[in-house]
Amino acid sequence: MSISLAAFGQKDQKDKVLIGVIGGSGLYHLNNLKELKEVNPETPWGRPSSPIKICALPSGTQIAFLTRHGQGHTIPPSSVPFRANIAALKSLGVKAIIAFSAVGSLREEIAPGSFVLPNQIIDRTKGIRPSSFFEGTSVVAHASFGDPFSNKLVKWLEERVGKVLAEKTEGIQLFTEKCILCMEGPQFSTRAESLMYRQWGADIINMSVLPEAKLAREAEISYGLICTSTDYDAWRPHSDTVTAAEVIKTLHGNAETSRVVAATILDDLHAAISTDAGKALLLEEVGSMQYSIMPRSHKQKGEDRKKLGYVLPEYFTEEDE
Ligand SMILES: CSC[C@H]1O[C@H](OP(=O)(O)O)[C@H](O)[C@@H]1O
Ligand SMILES: Nc1ncnc2[nH]cnc12
Repeated sequence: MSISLAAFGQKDQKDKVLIGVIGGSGLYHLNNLKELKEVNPETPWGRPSSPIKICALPSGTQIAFLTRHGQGHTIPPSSVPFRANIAALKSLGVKAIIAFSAVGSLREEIAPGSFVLPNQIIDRTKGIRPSSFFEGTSVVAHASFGDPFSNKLVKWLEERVGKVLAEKTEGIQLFTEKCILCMEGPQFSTRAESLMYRQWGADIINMSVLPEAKLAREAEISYGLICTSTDYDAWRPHSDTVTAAEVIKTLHGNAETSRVVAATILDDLHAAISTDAGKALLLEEVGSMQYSIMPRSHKQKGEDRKKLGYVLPEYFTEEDE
């Protein structure tokens, strides 16, 4: 006898899009999942990098997939519409984002092809990327960012991603608790910079984790980054420095593995965050902006509060008007 999920009141939960996946360089689709439809929300910060694909996991659970640099990789890191991307995902109901990124390695042991789950970030962007939903409004907020990734989600991922790599690949290694440095680009680093970043304690380098992680935090969305290493940047004294061609060589294989990882772990993640215990554990950002927003004053403009209501409806409601 087949029992419908609706009979258990679960249909709604299954049809909700709770997980967003952001694909980085090389990861432009999840074609191992069934694509159901595309949506392209117009947010107060414009439209996302590309239409968002709503895909079904093997169980039928829906997730949202967004490619960071656009289909055809037409958007450089400094011009990614990060605010529109995070706002669009939030508008779909997304509570947790698993983002993928192609990174350079600043450590010998993190060989190209390795996976890395960072837990810290050093910011070397140049202040030219809008990095807060509150920027340009009359409302001020200071989100906590000491732990820039969602620690419990990252711990949860460590176990699952490690298992997938061990069971489904020929020995691809996973490195955890690493520090990622985000540079502005689009040019790669000089040898001197690459050596300096190693001294600072950075283990890997990319151009796109910021402000993505900051905006996810402001939107109270749990955020974890799965990195795939493509090159050794510019710090090795007897090696050539990184080129785009070198990065592109490893992108394809890394993207294939990333698709397997996504298809294997996301059903479990959806199931986990659909329970009260899982919510408490994995959605630790919910409610975190409550004490980050400066108290309401008559100087805050109604139109700004309405705009912020798109991404934080919990704090900026219609009744505000
Ligand atoms: C193509 S090399 C530099 C480019 O690759 C990384 O992109 P993503 O993080 O979106 O995978 C890096 O951050 C740069 O944007
Ligand atoms: N060496 C590098 N520097 C910055 N971003 C990267 N993405 C991939 N490799 C990179």
